[in-house]
Amino acid sequence: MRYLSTRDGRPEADFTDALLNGLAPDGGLYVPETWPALSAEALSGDYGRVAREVMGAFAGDALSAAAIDRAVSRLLSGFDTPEVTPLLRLSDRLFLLELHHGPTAAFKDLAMQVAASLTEAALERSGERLTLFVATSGDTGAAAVRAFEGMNRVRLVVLHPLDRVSPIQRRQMTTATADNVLNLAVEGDFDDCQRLVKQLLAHESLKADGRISSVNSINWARLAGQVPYYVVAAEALRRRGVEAPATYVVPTGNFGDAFAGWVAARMGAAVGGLIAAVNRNDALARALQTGVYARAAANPTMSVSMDVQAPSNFERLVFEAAGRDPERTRAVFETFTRDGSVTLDDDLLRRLRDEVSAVSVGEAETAQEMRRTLAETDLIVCPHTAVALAAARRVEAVPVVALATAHPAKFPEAVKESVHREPPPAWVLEGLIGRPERFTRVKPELEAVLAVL
Ligand SMILES: N[C@@H](CCOP(=O)(O)O)C(=O)O
Repeated sequence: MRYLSTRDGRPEADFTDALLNGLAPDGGLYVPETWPALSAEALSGDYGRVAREVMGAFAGDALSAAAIDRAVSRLLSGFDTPEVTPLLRLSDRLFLLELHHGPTAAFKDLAMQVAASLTEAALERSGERLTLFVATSGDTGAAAVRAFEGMNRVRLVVLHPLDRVSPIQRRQMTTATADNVLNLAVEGDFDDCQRLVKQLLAHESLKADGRISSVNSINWARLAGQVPYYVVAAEALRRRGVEAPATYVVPTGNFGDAFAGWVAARMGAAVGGLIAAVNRNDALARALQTGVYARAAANPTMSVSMDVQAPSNFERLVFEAAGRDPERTRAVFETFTRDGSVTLDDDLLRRLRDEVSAVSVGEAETAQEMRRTLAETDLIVCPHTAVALAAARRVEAVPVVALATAHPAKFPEAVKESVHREPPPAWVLEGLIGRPERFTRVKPELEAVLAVL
């Protein structure tokens, strides 16, 4: 399998290049040259079967089957349920896909555990060391710390926005004791952190010092690892006699999760539609409604992990909707980076709308949804999941699957404020309070980050 950049049509990379570069050299995002089709066995298989085939197809001959096996086994051993991603029925038409049964209680574990194991395999083979940067609005950083801490060949640098992640999310990152983890608290928002990661990846003298990459979902391996749960959910629905392909409502920040659903459909999974559910950080929803993709300052919300105004993976969708035209894609994102705003042409906008729609949910509606879900189903959900459930209630699709992306225990303050109850405990979060924290506060400027590095 070869990979090309969304800003350059030439298939010049293999899976390990995409994995160890993170971002393509021209600033574009890697995408596979073709979309592989899953076998009938995988489409009806369990999580391990699906994950092996998905990752094997994307790795091609760049990594051994044994390396893929090890990565998937590592993933499965960290989950507290054999189903890995259980599907709950909330009503006749509405289902909830729980993705938070892993070691950091968020969906990020599903891809991060695999990506870490594959990174280790690739580095062992090449004999290299790697500095990995990751920007986080809460969940990705915690998953990355858990997956990469103590890994010999990797130095992990995590950038989170100061005071804009939940206290539990922060502690998941900052209580790490491994020497290979550096936490930076950036005086800005998630979009600042992500901009800094992209600037670091493009920095010539850093690149000259050694390999650098990112484990944000700009990294193809991260995105690929999020495909299997759509395949498994589609089969779980079929086994329950639900034949119509479901519409998936995805709590959306960086748009990686929603794009993984798009990929799952391309690979043969029964996905009837995709709805990106966003909070009041709604640049994506406004782009799809008005045709103007415009940056805005992030508004703090209780669904902190979705406080993103410049979702990186939108570029992959634009590339596909533009007929895989790298020139058109480059023009859109260079304009957006330069001017902070770009107008999508009518043809592109129509094609984007054919692929995905977006619904924006405000704070009051999110809190109301948490109360409604508790009253109707006895479930306490996290604010991100509530955004998806509220969006799912606004659409008429049947069946509809909302993704439960994080455990409510990661957000006790928001839960208590909304439903006046404590969230149920999550054993993976026990013992965080009271442990010493380590992080360095930095200005949202490249020079400031370089000085700390
Ligand atoms: N919502 C994320 C932001 C980073 O997204 P990713 O898709 O790059 O992992 C978070 O919780 O950090």
